[in-house]
Amino acid sequence: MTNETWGLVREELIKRVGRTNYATWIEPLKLSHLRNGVARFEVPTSFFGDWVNRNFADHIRAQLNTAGAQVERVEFTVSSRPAAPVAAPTAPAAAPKAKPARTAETEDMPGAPLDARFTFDSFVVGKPNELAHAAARRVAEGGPVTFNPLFLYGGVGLGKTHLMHAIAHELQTRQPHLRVLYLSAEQFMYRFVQALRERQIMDFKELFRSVDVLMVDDVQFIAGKDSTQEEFFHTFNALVDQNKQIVISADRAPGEIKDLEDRIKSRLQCGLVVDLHPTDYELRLGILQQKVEQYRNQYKGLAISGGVLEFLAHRITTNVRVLEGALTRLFAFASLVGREITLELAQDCLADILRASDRKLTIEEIQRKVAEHYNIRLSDMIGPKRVRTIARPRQIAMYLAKQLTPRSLPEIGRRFGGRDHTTIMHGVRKIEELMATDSQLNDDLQMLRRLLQG
Ligand SMILES: Nc1ncnc2c1ncn2[C@@H]1O[C@H](COP(=O)(O)OP(=O)(O)OP(=O)(O)O)[C@@H](O)[C@H]1O
Repeated sequence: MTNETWGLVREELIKRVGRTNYATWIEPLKLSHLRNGVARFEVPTSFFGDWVNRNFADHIRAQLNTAGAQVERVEFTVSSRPAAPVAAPTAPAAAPKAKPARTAETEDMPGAPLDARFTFDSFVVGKPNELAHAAARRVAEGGPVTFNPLFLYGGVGLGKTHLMHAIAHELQTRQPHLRVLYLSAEQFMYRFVQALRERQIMDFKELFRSVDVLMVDDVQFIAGKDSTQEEFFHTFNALVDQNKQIVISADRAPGEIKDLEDRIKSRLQCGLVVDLHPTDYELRLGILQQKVEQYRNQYKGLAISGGVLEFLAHRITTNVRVLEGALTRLFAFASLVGREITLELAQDCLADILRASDRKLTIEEIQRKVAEHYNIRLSDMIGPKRVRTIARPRQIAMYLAKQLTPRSLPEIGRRFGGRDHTTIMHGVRKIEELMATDSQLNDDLQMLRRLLQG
């Protein structure tokens, strides 16, 4: 095959698998044989070959055929040449060519590249996520490691994955020599089990310990999975010891992840732990405005009446994914029927989403969640006991009832065992006062809010 043909195949492959996958998994391949319908490539390790075989062999074969090479089978054999060492962080551009992979980056779903839309540019920053965004930016600069790991957590659809992908994209642009490995904890486990089964554990360890930046999404997944935790712990330590950056995400704070070993929890807390708070109205509006800008190109000529975005930002408070989904549906529907997007159209077309978001939080739900959280009886919420271990959670429930429901103080009082509205007011004030100094209380409140608001 001529260099020109391989050049075309390469370009097509970049389009199919994404630039980062290409650089990680395909660029290091050495074509050693192309005869009798077999294309054989040399790979640095058998684990590497196995990964490429599972994820990219079909693409490679298809593209070789398109280029006229008539390939029926693609094979991978381990190169007899010794594997090139990983460049030290202080000598970044020393020998990028010699490394088996310049940028190692995988994706959540096998075969799908990192989401190209998840960049810093497309991430709307507001009060609820400004800290997480700033921390992610800092890591993405790729400077000396200042906190390790960066632990991002928050409820469903609040942008954790988006920020992690943004870090990977940015690092790749700024420092293409770095090996950035992004994967979900589930994928980590899957690869680990596979390596055990196929007796390739050394390759597995080598791959994970030779990256410059490791990003593991949804780490709560490994809770309760003992040997995966063990391996994760060792990988984590090995990378930290080498001063390699680690970024982790989870749906809750390290300390809140049940069935996660204490030594892992404490390791995860060692760096910077930041959370993505539930969105506020301004952030939701900002995200909608940004999406509309994108849609303007896609749906040329489609008009949107004033007030529609404000209406959506006000009514759909669950998570950003739902918000985006609503807007996508609205645009698709409006373009289909050829109508302007008005408030009326939005109400019609999104009736189900609006109804679901409309679910009113009850005082009883708040009492139940708070009681569960502090391990007290629900009956004690409304009962007369005044010991601190019961009175404090009760005041927290009062505070949340005032904050999260439209109920008046006398109404809340009635649901707390017929207490007077001044008692409720006192409880709410007490919590507000404590919030100024008690960080544990603030954490608890944040978590309860998240649990209650979904
Ligand atoms: N601040 C933001 N600006 C722009 N888009 C956002 C923002 N936050 C979230 N999104 C979008 O919302 C969707 C969900 O975000 P993402 O997948 O990152 O959430 P997540 O926190 O990882 O959720 P999960 O817990 O379900 O994995 C994505 O399409 C993402 O682009």
